[in-house]
Amino acid sequence: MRTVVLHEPGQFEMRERERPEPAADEVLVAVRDVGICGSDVHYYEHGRIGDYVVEDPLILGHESAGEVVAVGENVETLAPGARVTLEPGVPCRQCRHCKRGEYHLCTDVEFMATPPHDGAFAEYVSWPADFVYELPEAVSMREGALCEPLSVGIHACRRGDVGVGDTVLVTGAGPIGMLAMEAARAAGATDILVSDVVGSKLDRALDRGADRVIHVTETDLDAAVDEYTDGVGADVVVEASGAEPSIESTLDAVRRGGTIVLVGLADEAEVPLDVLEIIDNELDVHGSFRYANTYDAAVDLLADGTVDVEGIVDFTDPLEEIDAAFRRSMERDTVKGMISIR
Ligand SMILES: NC(=O)c1ccc[n+]([C@@H]2O[C@H](COP(=O)([O-])OP(=O)(O)OC[C@H]3O[C@@H](n4cnc5c(N)ncnc54)[C@H](O)[C@@H]3O)[C@@H](O)[C@H]2O)c1
Ligand SMILES: C[C@@H](O)[C@H](N)C(=O)O
Repeated sequence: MRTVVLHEPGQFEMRERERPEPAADEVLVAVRDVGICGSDVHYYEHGRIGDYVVEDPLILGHESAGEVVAVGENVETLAPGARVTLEPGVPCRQCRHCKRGEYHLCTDVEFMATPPHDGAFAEYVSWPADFVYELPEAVSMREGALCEPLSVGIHACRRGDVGVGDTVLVTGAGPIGMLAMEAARAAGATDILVSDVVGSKLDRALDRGADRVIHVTETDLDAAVDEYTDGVGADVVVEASGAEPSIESTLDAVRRGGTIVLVGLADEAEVPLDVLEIIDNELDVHGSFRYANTYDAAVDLLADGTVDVEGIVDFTDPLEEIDAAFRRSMERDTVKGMISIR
């Protein structure tokens, strides 16, 4: 089968590999659409993310959808021909976290495209059937692939307990911020504010239904949120930029008694946050790490048209043009690039 491996930072190579055979509990999927995530681009540029280092040639890509072409002998839930999306993190299913249902916190999770585990920029992937979800007719393969970043947005909104009538500020209008916005609206938020430093992304957020956008290099975030909320602040802030000034600003933008959800990964592990402000204002500050139990919800939200994911896609390139696609993904204005494997 055709694959693309990252063998050195900035260098992809098309490689033929043996087509996998599905194990008893797996399905073999002919991959069709794969989103390019910021973490893929980071591995491409730097060959590592923190302690995860690309030591052997690695297949990137973890936002994927395709068609089942064969099933292992124990699989009864899926059959060849099913159009599916693949949840990329497979946990141990045995540990305390897995048993509590918070399987995203399993320390033995094998996550696609995280060294040493290969991802989905390949013609075929064999994957455990219980982490493969069938797509109804109404959901395209491209949308199916984007269940992954949508899941990050859904999980963040669940962590923030976003509810009916809430005012939510999303900081960062990249794919995660855009899809957190979709998830917040689906959860009942009536007012959604979005901040960024790139005007074109804010225009896109506005087109996609943001009630107010804030260009933080031109406008003071705190003042803009105060003006919109009559000095109260946002009920929930979903921090989806990873930019240190933005993380710091969440404390001023949230209302007293409100909730901050930290999704964006800062370059530095330590970001100064005023703990007295957190205590005095009784703020809930939650981390949000990947997701669990979101794929069924993501597929349903797409099937009934409650959320739109296709609108964040800027371009789709064939597997053979992955180099150019990654370079385009690094441009400031790009929100989401995708790879098609046909
Ligand atoms: N916690 C998780 O499970 C998880 C999962 C996926 C991604 N992430 C992280 O979430 C963040 C967002 O992911 P993404 O793929 O959308 O990244 P992205 O880089 O495409 O988007 C980040 C956006 O933040 C904007 N930004 C930069 N500085 C800002 C500021 N001061 N205020 C507001 N916006 C600012 C950028 O212009 C960009 O549009 C990244 O840090 C990523 O690593 C976390
Ligand atoms: C969750 C996923 O999208 C993220 N890039 C990660 O590797 O954790």
